[in-house]
Amino acid sequence: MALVPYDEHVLSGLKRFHNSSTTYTFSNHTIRIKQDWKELGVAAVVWDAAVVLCMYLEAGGVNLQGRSVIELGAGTGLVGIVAALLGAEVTVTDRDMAMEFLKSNVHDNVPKDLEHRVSVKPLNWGTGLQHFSHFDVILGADIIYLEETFQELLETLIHLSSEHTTILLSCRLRYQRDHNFLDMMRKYFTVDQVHYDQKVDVYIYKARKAQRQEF
Ligand SMILES: C[S@@+](CC[C@H](N)C(=O)[O-])C[C@H]1O[C@@H](n2cnc3c(N)ncnc32)[C@H](O)[C@@H]1O
Repeated sequence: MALVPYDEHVLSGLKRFHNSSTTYTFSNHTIRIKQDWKELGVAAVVWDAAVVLCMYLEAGGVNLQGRSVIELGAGTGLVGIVAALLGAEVTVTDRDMAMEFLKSNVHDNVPKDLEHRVSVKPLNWGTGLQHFSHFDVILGADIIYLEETFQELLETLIHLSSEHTTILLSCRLRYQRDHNFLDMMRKYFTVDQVHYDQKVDVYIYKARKAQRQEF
């Protein structure tokens, strides 16, 4: 599977993130995220979509207090960390290869007294889904980008959601295939744009499982 599906101009901008760190303030906490482009590629960089989703969550875009939340394709884990700071019980997930880096960022940034709210687990889309049940909220930042994963990602969203689940996907729509994924989702979910950050060209879509649908 292609690890890096972006154009060269996107990639050249990312190479500066080798062995660096970046700092954010959310929910009155300073969050320092390690980035390492060379080691892990796209999973070890904070993408604009993650920052925009964190701002949306902090602004109260969805109630997270006491809710069960899963983050898919978490990368550095910024979104999951912020969700925990905002009161959620969070399962932060990504591919096996991203686990060590993800765990390290989560461990460095979740205060000790909130550690019980966060677990980090491998979840390769479409695989081992029987180990996961429904969540109140599903979060994903910049996870719509690999066409060969679209079917598995859709299957994962269907498996993890009930009719009461809120899905928030933040993304930059770079290619027609990204729009195609949203159309694939519309067969099973109602999908609405709830936010657009013009400065960084990132959309947030909210999805809910359509009622009376056979899966
Ligand atoms: C562009 S990065 C976004 C990372 C992070 N959400 C952010 O916005 O900063 C895409 C993420 O999706 C993950 N990913 C790609 N294919 C995956 C798959 N089949 N199963 C699980 N995660 C996957 C990558 O490992 C990576 O962390």
